[in-house]
Amino acid sequence: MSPTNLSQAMSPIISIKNINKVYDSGFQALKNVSLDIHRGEIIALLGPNGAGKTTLISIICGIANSSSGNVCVDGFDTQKDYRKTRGRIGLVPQELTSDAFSTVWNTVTFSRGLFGKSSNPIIIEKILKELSLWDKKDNMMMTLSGGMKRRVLIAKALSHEPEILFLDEPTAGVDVELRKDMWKVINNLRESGVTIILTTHYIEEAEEIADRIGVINNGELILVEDKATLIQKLGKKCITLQLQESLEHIPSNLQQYQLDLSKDGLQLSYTFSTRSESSYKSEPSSIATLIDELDNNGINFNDINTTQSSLEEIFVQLVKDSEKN
Ligand SMILES: Nc1ncnc2c1ncn2[C@@H]1O[C@H](COP(=O)(O)OP(=O)(O)OP(=O)(O)O)[C@@H](O)[C@H]1O
Repeated sequence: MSPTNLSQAMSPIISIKNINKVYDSGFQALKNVSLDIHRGEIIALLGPNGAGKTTLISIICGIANSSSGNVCVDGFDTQKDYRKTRGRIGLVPQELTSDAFSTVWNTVTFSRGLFGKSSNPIIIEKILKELSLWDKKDNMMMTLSGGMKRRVLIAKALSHEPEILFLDEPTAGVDVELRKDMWKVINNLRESGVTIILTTHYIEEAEEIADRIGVINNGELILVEDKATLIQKLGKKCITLQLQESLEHIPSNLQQYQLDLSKDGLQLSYTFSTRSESSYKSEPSSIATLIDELDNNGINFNDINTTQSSLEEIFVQLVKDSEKN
């Protein structure tokens, strides 16, 4: 790779700097948002209704203007070089707008033409095959199931061969099986080198497919973090011991531990943080010490089970904390 290509590969594909958006009503929907999106990653934007996710996506796509700040896509400014930046982006909207009487093939081919790209049946065939739509290519849109229509929306967004794909709530209202199917489609796209930005209300979706998570609340990007680091940094672990005999109360010499006893006295839970600055005891050695101390107190257990807080619990806490500040 030449030094120029190398620096291009290393530079963010989208660079968002100090974006503010004040609507004509005077409402500030985005507050000083800055974010770099790396080539080839899947980043999920999470946030409650009205947080500002769609506003941010619209600004990145150049569909809406920001009040201040700027966005560069592949080095080009989205406002000054709109055609260049928009051509690099595919946008999959939330709503299932369908060209009812058009065939799948014609719908996708037409979308490519909208970007001024010459017709290319080989590309359209490749996209339809990748999205398992090939056998439906001659079907009219109105005859497709909701899930298939969603795939066509993705095919349309990919028809002009964009490097970046925005998916706004890609699996809203679809059943579990189809959701998992869509995750596979999204992962395959990433493997083919497409950078993916998705918004979702399903935390489980972000947990399953994203490399990084951004959390937006009240127009502010309150956190951007590698998914694994986020769970590691903010998560708590809980060890539950199934006791051999019911315990009436937690012995006073074990007060230093964050222990909870179940009502029937048969389950003892120990919650600790995976981050070091927490008020909970965090050293792994404390678990060994706790087990020794339980033994000294004549408390025996016959099973042990460990759980880690989910991204959902972390997300709810983050939004709550940001409301307080
Ligand atoms: N044209 C507009 N004029 C005034 N306010 C607007 C306009 N469009 C959006 N808003 C407000 O800006 C805020 C952010 O809206 P946005 O659609 O970006 O949120 P969102 O995070 O995408 O929400 P959802 O998850 O419900 O799709 C909301 O409070 C919304 O009411």
